[in-house]
Amino acid sequence: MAIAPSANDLITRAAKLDAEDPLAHLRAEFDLDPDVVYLDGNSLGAPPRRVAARMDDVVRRQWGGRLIRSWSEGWWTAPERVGEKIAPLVGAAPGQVVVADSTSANIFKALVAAVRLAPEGRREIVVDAATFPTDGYIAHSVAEITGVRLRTATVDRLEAVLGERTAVVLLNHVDYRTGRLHDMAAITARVHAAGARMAWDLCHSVGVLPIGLDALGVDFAVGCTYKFLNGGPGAPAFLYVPSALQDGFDQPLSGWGGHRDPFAMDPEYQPASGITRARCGTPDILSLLALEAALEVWDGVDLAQVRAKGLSLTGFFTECVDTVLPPGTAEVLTPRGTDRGHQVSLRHPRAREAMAELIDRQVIGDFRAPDVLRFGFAPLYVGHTDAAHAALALADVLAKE
Ligand SMILES: Cc1ncc(COP(=O)(O)O)c(C=O)c1O
Ligand SMILES: Nc1c(O)cccc1C(=O)C[C@H](N)C(=O)O
Repeated sequence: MAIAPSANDLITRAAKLDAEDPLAHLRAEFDLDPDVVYLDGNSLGAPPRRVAARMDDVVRRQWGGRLIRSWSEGWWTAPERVGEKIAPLVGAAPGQVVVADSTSANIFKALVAAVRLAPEGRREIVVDAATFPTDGYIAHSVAEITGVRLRTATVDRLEAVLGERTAVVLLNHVDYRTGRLHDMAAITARVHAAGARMAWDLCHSVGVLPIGLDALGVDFAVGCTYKFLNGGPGAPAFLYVPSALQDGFDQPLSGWGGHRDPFAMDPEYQPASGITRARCGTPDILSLLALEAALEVWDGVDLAQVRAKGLSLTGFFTECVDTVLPPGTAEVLTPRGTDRGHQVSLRHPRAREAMAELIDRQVIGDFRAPDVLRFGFAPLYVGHTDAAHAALALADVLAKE
């Protein structure tokens, strides 16, 4: 590919930005093919190197050597212990985050509990019209099962549906398609002013920026751990319930994992105190302990630096796209202000074919129907040079389309 002078400038600038990057050393923590530009960590994070060694220990020594004894040697309590490692990433004091089940299952628990907690008369669930589908599907089921009404609205028009009948509002902190970041503080305050509970889906924002769940008085939060937290495919999700709500948290998946004394084999369900009551069945130990190892990468990492680098990467990539793509080739859907997560989404009529071609060239992003190219920038292992190369490859691919 012939490199235009402007492209050379971008590559030089990228190298300079990478040389000044205070987080650059963290890339060595990840097992990544140096020939691949990996920009899909917003869907599946890359594996931290230490995970493979931990899995070897878990399988050979803990499972193989200790066998059933491992349940009382740290396995049974792993959901709460791993929750404590996520707590600082979401601004939660200890005892309020548990790692268990999928995001979808945790949304179900939180929404049913929210409806049960709501005062009489509050018989509506509100969900973002542009939500990631699973949130909408689960909200629909919860409405059906509990006999409440489901309402949808765009985040900018929440006022139209928010009122004295609202029990709970469920929103995605970062829109998975456009990458827009919603103002958690302002929206939570607005929902509370209407007398309703606020539930946030943090799938695309945890590990992206500092989040203050406790400080903002958020009522419930869920998130997955296989994106920016690098827990691995299908790693269990987390659920946040603040201490003040835990006694009243009447969640519907009353499995023995959430029982006060699971090994008493009590015929009657009695919920555990604290966040443990948000558990359901047997923890998924292999995935959970892979996640525990992956989270160690975050020890000592300053989330403000992560955020600054993510904004720099996404801003720089957008600038590269503006520079190397002929005007009007692709529409940038992601906000250019700081109201964005760590992805850049571009709209192009042949997005599907273009992404397939990029992946063939070892530049891995993803495609979301019908016409969106998504590029995710995980600051722990992506650099500005990756961003420049991806934009140049994209220009080349689209020139041939
Ligand atoms: C916003 C959001 N919520 C939920 C999910 C997924 O939920 P689950 O972990 O249940 O597959 C995703 C991605 O898959 C997502 O982007
Ligand atoms: N969870 C996923 C999966 O099991 C397979 C493929 C992709 C995913 C994703 O996480 C998709 C992602 N939430 C998205 O924003 O599109």
